[in-house]
Amino acid sequence: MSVHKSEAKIITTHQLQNMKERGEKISMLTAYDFSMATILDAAGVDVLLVGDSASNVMAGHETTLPITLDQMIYHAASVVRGVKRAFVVVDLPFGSYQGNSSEALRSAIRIMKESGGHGVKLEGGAEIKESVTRILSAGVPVMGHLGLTPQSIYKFGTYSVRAKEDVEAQKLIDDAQLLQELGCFAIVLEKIPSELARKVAEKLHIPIIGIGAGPHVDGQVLVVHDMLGINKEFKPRFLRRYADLHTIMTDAVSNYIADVKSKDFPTEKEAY
Ligand SMILES: Nc1nc(=O)c2c([nH]1)NC[C@@H]1CN(c3ccc(C(=O)N[C@@H](CCC(=O)O)C(=O)O)cc3)CN21
Ligand SMILES: CC(C)C(=O)C(=O)O
Ligand SMILES: [Mg+2]
Repeated sequence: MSVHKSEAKIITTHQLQNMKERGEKISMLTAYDFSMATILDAAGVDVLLVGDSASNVMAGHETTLPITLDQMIYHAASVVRGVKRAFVVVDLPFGSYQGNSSEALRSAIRIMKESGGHGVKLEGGAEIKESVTRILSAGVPVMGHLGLTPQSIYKFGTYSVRAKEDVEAQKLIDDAQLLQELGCFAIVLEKIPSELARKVAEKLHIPIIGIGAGPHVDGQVLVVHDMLGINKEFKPRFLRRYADLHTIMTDAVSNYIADVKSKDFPTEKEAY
């Protein structure tokens, strides 16, 4: 018997840990809305990320910097309503956690309370140690994010491969180790050399999820609009397109327009 309206069947961080130990790869995709979340959850994706890439994909901004905590909560609450099984991780947006652990804790708690998400993701290592610690102390699962961290794009100036040099690679390894010691349940590694990602995944016991980090990690994440081919412009080497929805949607909409213009739609059967 449960006091909740449905049995709790959401994947746990403990199960994700077990998947790494068994060698079963973790599948993760972004989602920003209810309809998409419903489809991805029913298809069996293990983790849904309400990414701050919503800033680009949903709102049309150039970077992830403009999206607000309120907007992230709106997207996350919509995703949570579509989920029966997937673990929902929500990105803390730029400006909601950096350099102020009290604000970080407040932001994470707002996300948990107001969206019903299951955990949060923060970009960075040693610089955000206090924030990660305080959020974890509140019992909120934290996913780390190292390598290409888009919220600090203006510090680097490009979206090129990260940690190609030894010094940067060693800092990434140290940061990953630190995030594990603090108690993070998983880490995303974005756009780094395959061999470095392998080293981190072998060294750490928590799951390592890659995007442009090669095959030797414990799971993969992609932006769903990219892998479905809704976006046409974004085509980095790490992206595999599993559908060409841009063409499918354009054809469907063109057919609809033609049918409206030609008065083929609606027919009497489609009327009352
Ligand atoms: N649609 C979308 N997909 C993403 O994967 C994504 C976002 N948006 N927004 C937030 C971040 C930004 N990300 C990025 C952005 C650019 C590259 C990239 O490889 N860009 C260029 C290369 C640029 C360079 O080498 O300087 C490319 O080849 O497309 C990768 C990940 C990942 N995230
Ligand atoms: C690319 C993934 C890891 C992300 O952080 C996002 O979609 O915002
Ligand atoms: Mg993000």
